[in-house]
Amino acid sequence: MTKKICILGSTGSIGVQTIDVAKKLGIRVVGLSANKNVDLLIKQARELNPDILCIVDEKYYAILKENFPDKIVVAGQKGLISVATYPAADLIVNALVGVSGLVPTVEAILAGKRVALANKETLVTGGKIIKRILSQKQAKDSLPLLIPVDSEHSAIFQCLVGEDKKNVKKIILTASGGPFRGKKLKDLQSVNVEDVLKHPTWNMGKKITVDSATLINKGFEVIEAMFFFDKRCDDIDVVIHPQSIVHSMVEFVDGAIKAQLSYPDMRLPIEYALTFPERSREIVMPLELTKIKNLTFEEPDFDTFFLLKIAYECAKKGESYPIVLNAANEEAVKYFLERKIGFVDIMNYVTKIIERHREQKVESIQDILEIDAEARQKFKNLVEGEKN
Ligand SMILES: NC(=O)C1=CN([C@@H]2O[C@H](COP(=O)(O)OP(=O)(O)OC[C@H]3O[C@@H](n4cnc5c(N)ncnc54)[C@H](OP(=O)(O)O)[C@@H]3O)[C@@H](O)[C@H]2O)C=CC1
Ligand SMILES: CC(=O)[C@@H](O)[C@H](O)COP(=O)(O)O
Ligand SMILES: [Mn+2]
Repeated sequence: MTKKICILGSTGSIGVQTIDVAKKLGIRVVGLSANKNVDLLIKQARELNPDILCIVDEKYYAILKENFPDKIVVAGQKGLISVATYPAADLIVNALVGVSGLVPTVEAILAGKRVALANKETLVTGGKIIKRILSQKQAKDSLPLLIPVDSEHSAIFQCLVGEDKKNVKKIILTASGGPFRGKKLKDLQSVNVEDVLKHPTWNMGKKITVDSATLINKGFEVIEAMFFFDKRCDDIDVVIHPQSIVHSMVEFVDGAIKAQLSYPDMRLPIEYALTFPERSREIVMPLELTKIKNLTFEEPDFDTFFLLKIAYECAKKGESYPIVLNAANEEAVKYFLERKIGFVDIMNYVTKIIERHREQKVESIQDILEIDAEARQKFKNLVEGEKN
């Protein structure tokens, strides 16, 4: 079992829950990182006594070092990589948000670390390259180097234990449907930030909560599943399951379907990733089946939540398309949370950027970062241009 971990993004929703799980399991946290939230990072470090601390925003370096003069204190992108590759760690939990998670995942794998991956944007943008790197890198214990934390992918990963990959016919990803399930585009014109951040079943960071509301989160998860489980997007279905109890399913060639069920609580997939291939005896929250009256499933509304359709198209086209989709969406969500554009604008602007995009081949991480930067600039030009 994992004994020592570093947590990238320890001050976020997944980061904080990972600390909870690590404490419960008696796992030592040797490294922590935050972007700007130096107060919470200091509090976490006082409690956990890690060896290495990183604050990405360099203006907080001095205050962090002042509080921990005897620790390794680092800052910036280079500092983040030092935590991702910290020699004493057995496993790196990547709980960063956005494409900022890509390079740390790559560097951790190259350094021979196992990565518990919550940061889905790593595979959305870098799936092809990560797959190539993984094929050249083998763990000493021959277990996978990349373990999913995203609840759906953890569910699928658990369903696949002991199964032969060639017997998998289809992956069925469940989606809550978000706060606007059942609504039509005309109902969404006037929704505000507060409405969007009211997720019906999960309590998560702001960016992924907005993504759940547009359903692009599920589109990203289709791409994430393609790389985690070596499937084409045509073999990955999405089904709306408003209760968020069935976290995803695998259909086999004989027609059998396996599923993983639990309450919507990320501490279970985090715990599984930290203990894999074992299971902890610490129960996160036992599921009381007789109290759950209904488990329902319905088709997604691709017309209203059309970014899900666009995401499937980008998944199929591959190469630069998923990178541009992610970059445009990250910018759109930022603008939305700053109240500069509306909710439906997120969907319309991202669609426009994708419609105008022409494929670029992706051969390296550098290519990804350049395509990402270019797409963000195009997004800004589009929005600012329309405003003026
Ligand atoms: N939350 C959830 O339940 C789930 C999340 N995920 C995925 O997990 C990842 C993390 O999500 P979540 O925990 O909700 O996100 P949060 O926004 O809550 O946390 C993000 C963390 O990353 C840090 N961070 C933000 N931007 C940067 C940057 N540019 N460079 C370095 N560090 C940065 C933040 O630091 P600071 O606090 O200082 O800003 C924070 O520690 C996402 O990819 C999400 O899609 C997947 C399934 C469920
Ligand atoms: C908890 C988790 O894994 C999220 O990705 C979740 O799936 C979001 O909910 P939606 O199903 O609404 O996208
Ligand atoms: Mn998920």
